[in-house]
Amino acid sequence: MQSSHLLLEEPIRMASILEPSKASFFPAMTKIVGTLGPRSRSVEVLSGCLTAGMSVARFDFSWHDPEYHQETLENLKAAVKLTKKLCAVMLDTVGPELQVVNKSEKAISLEADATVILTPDEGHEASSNLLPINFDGLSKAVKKGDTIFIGQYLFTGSETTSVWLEVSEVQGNDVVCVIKNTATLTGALFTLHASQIRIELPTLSDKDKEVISSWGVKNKIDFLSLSYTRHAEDVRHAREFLSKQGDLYQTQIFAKIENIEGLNHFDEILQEADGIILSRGNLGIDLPPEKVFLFQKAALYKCNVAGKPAVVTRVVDSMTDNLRPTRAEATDVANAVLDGSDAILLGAETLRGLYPVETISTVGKICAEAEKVFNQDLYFKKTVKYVGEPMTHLESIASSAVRAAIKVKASVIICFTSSGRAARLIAKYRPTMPVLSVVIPRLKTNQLKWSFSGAFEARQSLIVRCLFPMLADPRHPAESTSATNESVLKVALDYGKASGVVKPHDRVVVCQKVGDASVVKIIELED
Ligand SMILES: Nc1ncnc2c1ncn2[C@@H]1O[C@H](COP(=O)(O)OP(=O)(O)O)[C@@H](O)[C@H]1O
Ligand SMILES: C=C(OP(=O)(O)O)C(=O)O
Ligand SMILES: [K+]
Ligand SMILES: [Mg+2]
Repeated sequence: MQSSHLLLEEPIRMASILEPSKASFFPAMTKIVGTLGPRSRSVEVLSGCLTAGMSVARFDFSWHDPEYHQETLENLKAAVKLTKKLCAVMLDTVGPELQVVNKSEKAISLEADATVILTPDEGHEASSNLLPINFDGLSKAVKKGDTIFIGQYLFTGSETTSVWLEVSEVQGNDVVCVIKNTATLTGALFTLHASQIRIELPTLSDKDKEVISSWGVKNKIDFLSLSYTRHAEDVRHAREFLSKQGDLYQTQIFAKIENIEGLNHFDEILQEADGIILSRGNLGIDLPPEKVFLFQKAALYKCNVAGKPAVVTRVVDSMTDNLRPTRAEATDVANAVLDGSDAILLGAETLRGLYPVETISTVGKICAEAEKVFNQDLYFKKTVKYVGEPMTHLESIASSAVRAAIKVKASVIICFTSSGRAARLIAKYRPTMPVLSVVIPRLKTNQLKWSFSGAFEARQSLIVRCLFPMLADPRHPAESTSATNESVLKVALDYGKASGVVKPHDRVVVCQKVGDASVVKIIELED
């Protein structure tokens, strides 16, 4: 793969752009998170999504009830069995999200320049003149001239399915707005974003807590996507809550940065969170358009050097209704990869779009092309310099493994890991080849029962760029002796061969512990 590496910093022979890319065993090293909903919940479509490259399924509790999501999840499990592709589960909270409830589900037409009233009285029917909302504090939070967006997943105000409003007056608990674009809202529920306004509601709502402790615990969620994270304290609070929910002390928290407040506290939030979601849907309308790219580049840089996975959202909105993305969207996906993102999150495209499978496949192909021109050399040097000296032993081993793999043109790096830490550190250095992270289960006890660790760690690497997990047989003891190491390595190599990533005479770099010493070894395969 790296043999045909082009460098964007040097002139590229134009005709080479047209050369088709070699097929590889996986769609891309950048991961794809798909939001599941009406258009992506049958075993058939879900199998298509997995085969096309989705490795994390997001269940957004802003929409539908736990029973609905459970049905989808059961179908996902069936699809995982059928396709033999792993998939992690992400629960996305509602948080302090404002919603317009349209009980009758009648389409609501809104005309540009007309007025519409937002009222906290949910007893009212939604209409062209009146939109009931789930929050009684909006009139106290906004003032004349403020901007409000309403839509169903998409709300740029440029589609005819979402609307952009300007506050003209506050009347008691009601907010009177001028409609800026003609739109038709359809569906039972729309979300509302008031630009640059603090909404005095907790980040983890009571409903979220209830859903986490029932649906979340039952399904051992791998990731909590914490909507509207505004402070590091929000993450600490969610962590504290998870720690008391059965197995969920192992759940990773991905903080969604969706507004100015989250942006202002980004550094502290990054320290507390396991990963970051750059929620460009909401943040994109909180920020002036000319600043959006700067946030993206700055945030991805910070996540990369911290070695924490970063997820970029809202990339191919137009694919919700079309088979091809716009040029701007296609370029945007590639740029997210070049900027360093680990994963791309699809929202409306997979949830209610007409082409969920094609969208995943198109985005995967764009990511794979961008990975080929990612300047790994420059990135590596930058990262080493940022870390400084002395490096921790483990980081030094991890970065050396990546460097060795590139120098000997290895086809794959195999990393033994229990906590997942070593594999994440290797991914931090963005190798140009896939990393098979062989997760060795550890026997653990909570004084009530004995169980094996490893399943969470393996699935959690499904959101990290370059990592492809494999859970070793629990009969392999976690204490590494050379005999067990050799047998696990053989299993990993067999797996690599079976999936086509390792071929005869390839070189493979292995990162493991032998006795007390962490070692990087280069092996040359025979046949
Ligand atoms: N069961 C194992 N057998 C061999 N080497 C291992 C094993 N588990 C981890 N390693 C190696 O030990 C080092 C520390 O890895 P890490 O994932 O941080 O492990 P831990 O879970 O023990 O913290 C890495 O070099 C890793 O490849
Ligand atoms: C992904 C986002 O949020 P949600 O889909 O939960 O509204 C976003 O704002 O980009
Ligand atoms: K949500
Ligand atoms: Mg959002």
